[in-house]
Amino acid sequence: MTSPRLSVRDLQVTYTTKHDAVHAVDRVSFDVQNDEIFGIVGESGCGKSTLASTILRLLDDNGEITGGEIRYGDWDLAAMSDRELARQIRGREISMVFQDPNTSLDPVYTIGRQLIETIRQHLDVSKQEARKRAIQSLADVGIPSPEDRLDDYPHQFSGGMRQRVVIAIALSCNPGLLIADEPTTGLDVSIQAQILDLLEDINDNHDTSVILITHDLGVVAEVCDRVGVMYAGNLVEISPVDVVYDDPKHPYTEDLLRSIPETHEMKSELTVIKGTPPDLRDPPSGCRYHPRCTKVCSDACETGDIPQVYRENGSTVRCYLYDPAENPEYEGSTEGDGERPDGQLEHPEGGEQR
Ligand SMILES: Nc1ncnc2c1ncn2[C@@H]1O[C@H](COP(=O)(O)OP(=O)(O)OP(=O)(O)O)[C@@H](O)[C@H]1O
Repeated sequence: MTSPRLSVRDLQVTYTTKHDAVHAVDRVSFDVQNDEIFGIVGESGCGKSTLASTILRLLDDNGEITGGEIRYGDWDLAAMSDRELARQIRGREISMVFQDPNTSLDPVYTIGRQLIETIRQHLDVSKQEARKRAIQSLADVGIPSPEDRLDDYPHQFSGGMRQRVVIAIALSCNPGLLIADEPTTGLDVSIQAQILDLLEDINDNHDTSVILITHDLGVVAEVCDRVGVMYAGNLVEISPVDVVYDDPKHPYTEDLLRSIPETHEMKSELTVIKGTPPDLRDPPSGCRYHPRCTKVCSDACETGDIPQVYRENGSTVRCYLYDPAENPEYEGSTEGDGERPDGQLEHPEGGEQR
């Protein structure tokens, strides 16, 4: 059985502010398989970007990993020195693409120079070879006449093309994992679709797994294989995409789907989720969704420590509804109790239960 490309276990991230600690990511566990596009969704402020930045340890200065592991190959990214991470991982094994391409491109250098420098920083190749690779990377992301465009500056590209250039830089060293944080937000719909097609193409043809952070469940439906749903710093559900829309398990996933018109395939009426996500300086006890949840089934929802996850028909869910001890109406899953934190469903690995 092949190991996952990335394994995150019990990850905790805290920001320290003048007066408080913000628990932005709390005991999050998931795997990303080879060649998979794994989506992460959730309302604003639920910790998606923090989670993405933590994988490459690009957190703001006041952010800190306070627990857990991030396994990539033989490395634990959570424990590596920053120097080692910069040398071995960033831009070489794992690359990141952000929402605004302008934050990733330097306006004063040609994109050729930026591409070639990235390549030579990570790979031991001649300038000529790096130039060849740069042209190929631009061609791979669909930039017409790539050789001619090497000498252009970022402002000479449209917004969608700039994002393609950023993706070309991210791909130039053939990373095993690409993390894309809201890469299409702000682009018009047709360009959005092209960038999503590009991510699929990269995933299919470059042996690159993708983590796609988005608040848009329509985007997830279009390109992801599995999705992790984040709420208030917790990953509350991990499901295959073809399951989650028909049969969401966590009440938050269900409510989220009901509140989004374009992906709403359920028969019930469109509703807004009441209330707002909690202040992560002082999150609710028990399940963090319990104050907004319409399916509270036990006192444990309000007070229990809820590290367990339950498996049910292809999904992994962190909710007492699926715990026979807390919800007598629950008749149990055909998949057994499966207290596996990784959400891995199609190729369950052994020996990782806790
Ligand atoms: N540097 C920081 N210092 C303190 N708190 C922070 C910092 N960065 C983020 N946070 C807090 O961490 C929590 C998670 O934020 P994060 O940006 O990761 O969420 P998100 O789901 O990506 O939101 P969005 O979709 O709006 O980008 C929020 O409560 C946010 O206010």
